[in-house]
Amino acid sequence: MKRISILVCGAGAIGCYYGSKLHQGGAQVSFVTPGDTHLLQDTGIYIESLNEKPYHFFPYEVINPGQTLSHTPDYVIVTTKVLPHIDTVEVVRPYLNPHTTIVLLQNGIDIEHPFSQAFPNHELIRILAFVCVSRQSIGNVLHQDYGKIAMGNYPKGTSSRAQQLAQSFEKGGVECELSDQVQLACWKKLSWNAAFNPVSVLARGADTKTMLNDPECRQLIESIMGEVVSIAAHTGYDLPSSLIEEQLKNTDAMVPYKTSMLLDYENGRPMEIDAIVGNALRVARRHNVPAPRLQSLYGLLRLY
Ligand SMILES: NC(=O)C1=CN([C@@H]2O[C@H](COP(=O)(O)OP(=O)(O)OC[C@H]3O[C@@H](n4cnc5c(N)ncnc54)[C@H](OP(=O)(O)O)[C@@H]3O)[C@@H](O)[C@H]2O)C=CC1
Ligand SMILES: CC(C)(CO)C(=O)C(=O)O
Repeated sequence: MKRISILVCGAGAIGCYYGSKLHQGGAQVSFVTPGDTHLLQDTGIYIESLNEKPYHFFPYEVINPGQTLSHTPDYVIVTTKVLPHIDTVEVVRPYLNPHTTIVLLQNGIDIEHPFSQAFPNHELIRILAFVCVSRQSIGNVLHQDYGKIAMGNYPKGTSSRAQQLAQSFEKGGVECELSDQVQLACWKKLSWNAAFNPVSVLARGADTKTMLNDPECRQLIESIMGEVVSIAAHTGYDLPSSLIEEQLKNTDAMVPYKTSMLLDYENGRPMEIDAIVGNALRVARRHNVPAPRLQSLYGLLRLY
C-alpha cells in the first residue's frame, strides 16, 4: 500500500509531536516552517516524554513557506497558533492539489471559515488535541502528559479520508476518537480553554491547581464554562449538563498545569485571544446570548 504523505504546517510543539506519531504510524511526514529548515532536516526532531521513551525522527522534507515541495501531499495539517498575523491559507495554498485534504489541528472556535472560503472544494478536517507539549528549542519537544485526539470533518461527518488519517494516528500510538459532530467536540474543548487559558494569564501566572483551589476563582471558571455551554446550545450544539462538573473533576486530577496561553504570555509570544475568547463572544453576540464574563476577559486580554 502507498504510504500516505503529510505536510505539517508549523514545526512547533504540536506539529513536531503529532508529526512524529504519524511518522511512527508509517506516514511520510514533511514540514513547512519559517524556521531553520537545515537544522530540522539535518538533526531531525527529538521528542522527550515524561511517560514514554525519548525518540528521534528525520522528516522526509523541510521547506520554508513558498519553497517548492518535491511532491503533493495527501494531507496538509495546520499546527500553527491561530493568530491574526499568520496567514496559513496562503502558506498552504501552493501545496494543494484537488485531492489534498486540509486538516486544522489547533485550538479555538470558528477558525475554519478562512479555509472553507478559500478552498470550497477541498475536504476539511478538524482535530482537537488533549495533550500537554511544549517546544524547548527548534526540533526539541517535551511531552508532559496525555495525547488523545478527537477528529471529524468540518462541518460534520467522518469521510474515508478522515478514517484513513485516524488509522495512521492510531498506528503511531495516538488514541483517536472519530466524531460525526466535530463542532460539538470543539465547543466542549473551548469550554475548558475559554475559562482556564485567559484566567491563568489574568491571575498573574496561575496554574490549574492554583485556580481551582481558590473557591472564588473556581466559581469564576465554572461560570465562564457555563457561558460557553449556553452559547454552544444557542448554535445547536447541546453539551451534556454534567460537562462542567466533569471538566472540573478531571482538571483537579491533573498535575498542576500552565495553559498554552500562559506559556505564550510568559514567553512574550502573542496569545490566541480571538480564537479562544473573541470568536466565542462574536458568536454569542450574533445569537443574542449574554456572555458578560467572556466580554470582560476579552476586553482585558486585548490590552495585554
Ligand atoms: N502545546 C499544547 O500542549 C497544545 C496546543 N494546542 C493548540 O495547538 C496549536 C499549536 O500550538 P503549539 O504547537 O503549542 O504552538 P507553537 O508556538 O509551539 O508552534 C507553532 C509553530 O507555528 C510556526 N509558524 C508560525 N508562522 C508560521 C507560518 N507562516 N508558516 C508555518 N509555520 C508557522 C511557528 O514557527 P516559529 O517558531 O518560527 O514562529 C511555530 O513553530 C495552537 O492552536 C494551540 O492552542 C492544543 C492543545 C495542546
Ligand atoms: C487543555 C490543554 C491544556 C491541553 O489539551 C490546552 O488546550 C491548552 O493549554 O491550551
